[in-house]
Amino acid sequence: EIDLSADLFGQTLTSPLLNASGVHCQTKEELNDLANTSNLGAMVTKSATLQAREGNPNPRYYDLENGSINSMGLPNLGYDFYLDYVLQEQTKPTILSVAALSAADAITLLKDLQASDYQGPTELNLSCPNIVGEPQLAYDFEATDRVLSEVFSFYTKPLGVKLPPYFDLVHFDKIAAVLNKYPLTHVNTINSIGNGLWVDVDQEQVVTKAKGGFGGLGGTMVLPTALANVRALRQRLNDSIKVLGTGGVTSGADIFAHILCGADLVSVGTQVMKEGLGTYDRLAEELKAIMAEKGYQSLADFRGKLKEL
Ligand SMILES: O=C1NC(=O)NC(C(=O)O)N1
Repeated sequence: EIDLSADLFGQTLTSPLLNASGVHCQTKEELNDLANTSNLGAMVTKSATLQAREGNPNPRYYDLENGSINSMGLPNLGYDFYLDYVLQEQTKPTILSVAALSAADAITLLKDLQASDYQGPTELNLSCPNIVGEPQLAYDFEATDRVLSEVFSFYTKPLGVKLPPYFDLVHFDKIAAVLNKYPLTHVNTINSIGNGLWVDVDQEQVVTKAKGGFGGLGGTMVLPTALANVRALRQRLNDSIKVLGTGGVTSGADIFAHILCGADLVSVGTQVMKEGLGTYDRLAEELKAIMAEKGYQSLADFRGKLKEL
């Protein structure tokens, strides 16, 4: 029998699949839907900021033939709501995603979290590309080092980071050198490819409102970048740091590829926006069929075993 089980920081999941933060995870209804979704092994909340946020003006999400572009702007119900959810409501293993518009806010939020009763996994989003006037922090290696140094001077609970995609092998070396200094549970790679632009030729205009139409790219078009980031970070990070692969998954073969590149777990976003939560059942079946065809019993049989020529 094919075994899709995977480990989430000590919890055994029946499936290695998660939702990509931001997709179907902002409201209590959406989070409850995820909790009731078969073949979704674990779930991630929408990145929470200290104060609730409206986010950017609509239109802010646009479906493309080969993926998606979004400029949501971190709309969320606020950190207190999601902390209450993970403490009181969660019924499925859940990663609390948090974000901040400044290093100071990140410290404030994580100090509160450290003092709270929450003992579960948290993911610090260092890579939102859609806050007007704000950079993706993790593109600044020194700033990332400073923030993590301060965070880990007091934070003792499970903590990982959500990274933007890198496109230069030296950048993989640099971010890995920073991350390997800290007792991180995981990295989640990739966030959307920031500041893409789509043009509606008929209307001769952009398709999202904020930032003149510049937005984060997701979906099948980002799969090669996602696979490269999973592989490069797996090759460079300490074994103690897990890799959650995100980006470009539309099929079981894509999940197989992420795991072959070293992913411990795999999250799916844009395809769920297109196909709904039933995507997870289809992807699990497709992955099992590929494993059966190849004679693999478990994910460990092929995880990280991508061959070079
Ligand atoms: O980290 C994020 N990545 C995205 O692609 N979009 C959201 C957002 O804009 O809220 N945040």
